[in-house]
Amino acid sequence: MPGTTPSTPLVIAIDGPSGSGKSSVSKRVATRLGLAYLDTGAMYRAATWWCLERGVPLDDADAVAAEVAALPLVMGVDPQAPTVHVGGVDVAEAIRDTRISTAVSAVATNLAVRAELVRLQRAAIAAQGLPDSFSGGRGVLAEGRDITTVVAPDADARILLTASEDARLARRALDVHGTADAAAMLATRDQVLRRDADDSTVVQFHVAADGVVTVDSSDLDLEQTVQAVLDVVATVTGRAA
Ligand SMILES: Nc1ncnc2c1ncn2[C@@H]1O[C@H](COP(=O)(O)OP(=O)(O)OP(=O)(O)O)[C@@H](O)[C@H]1O
Ligand SMILES: Nc1ccn([C@H]2C[C@H](O)[C@@H](COP(=O)(O)O)O2)c(=O)n1
Repeated sequence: MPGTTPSTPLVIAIDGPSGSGKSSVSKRVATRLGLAYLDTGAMYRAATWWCLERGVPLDDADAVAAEVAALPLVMGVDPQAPTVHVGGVDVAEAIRDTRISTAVSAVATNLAVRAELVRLQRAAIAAQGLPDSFSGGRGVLAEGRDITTVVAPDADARILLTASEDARLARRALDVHGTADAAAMLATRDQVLRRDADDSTVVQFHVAADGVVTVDSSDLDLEQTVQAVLDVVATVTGRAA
């Protein structure tokens, strides 16, 4: 944690495709800077879990939007122990299940759902500027697909974290199957490439928007990527870990 509390809260926005390393890198960067951590992908996953739990067909856009408008979601923003509760149920593990990964794009491409979750995300980001927040007013790092462009286009640092298709497939295959051989990478294509293709129909996260700095992690290990992101933050904000 940094020794002193800066006078103005810092907002860092990180976007990128599936498997680029957003969550792993963001948690470490937020920890090093003493910031809260908002995993917006987890919010779309939690909304999907809730709709499935309530028996709402995901292709019924109006019914899904109505459920999400009343989503009883509580996000814990400690980067070292982030939590996700829906209706008092701890869903942190359940939302990582392949069942949710397969279904989540149907919810994330619902424009009424996006409007509601963007509203919640902006409120969560604003709250971390308050002295009695998790971060003690130091600020927040939010990661997802549209943070640099839609949710927080005025963030102090905006970063697009990318990696080659092969690197992303291999990383996810290792996570899910414990190996990155050809069969495992093939089995992972739906969770990574099909999902990105579906999500890309409503939000752009493959090319950096104006003012957004690209960090390509294809040839970097996790710690090198964390350092590269911290370097960008220090360069554009003057705040160092
Ligand atoms: N630079 C890196 N080098 C090697 N492995 C990495 C690197 N960055 C992340 N990883 C690993 O890749 C896997 C996927 O990373 P992570 O879940 O953070 O990606 P993500 O962008 O948040 O994906 P998604 O959007 O699908 O949730 C993790 O196991 C992580 O440890
Ligand atoms: N800001 C965001 C964050 C996430 N999504 C969508 C895209 C993904 O399919 C899904 C889950 O995200 P993940 O946990 O894999 O990062 O949510 C989005 O559309 N906008």
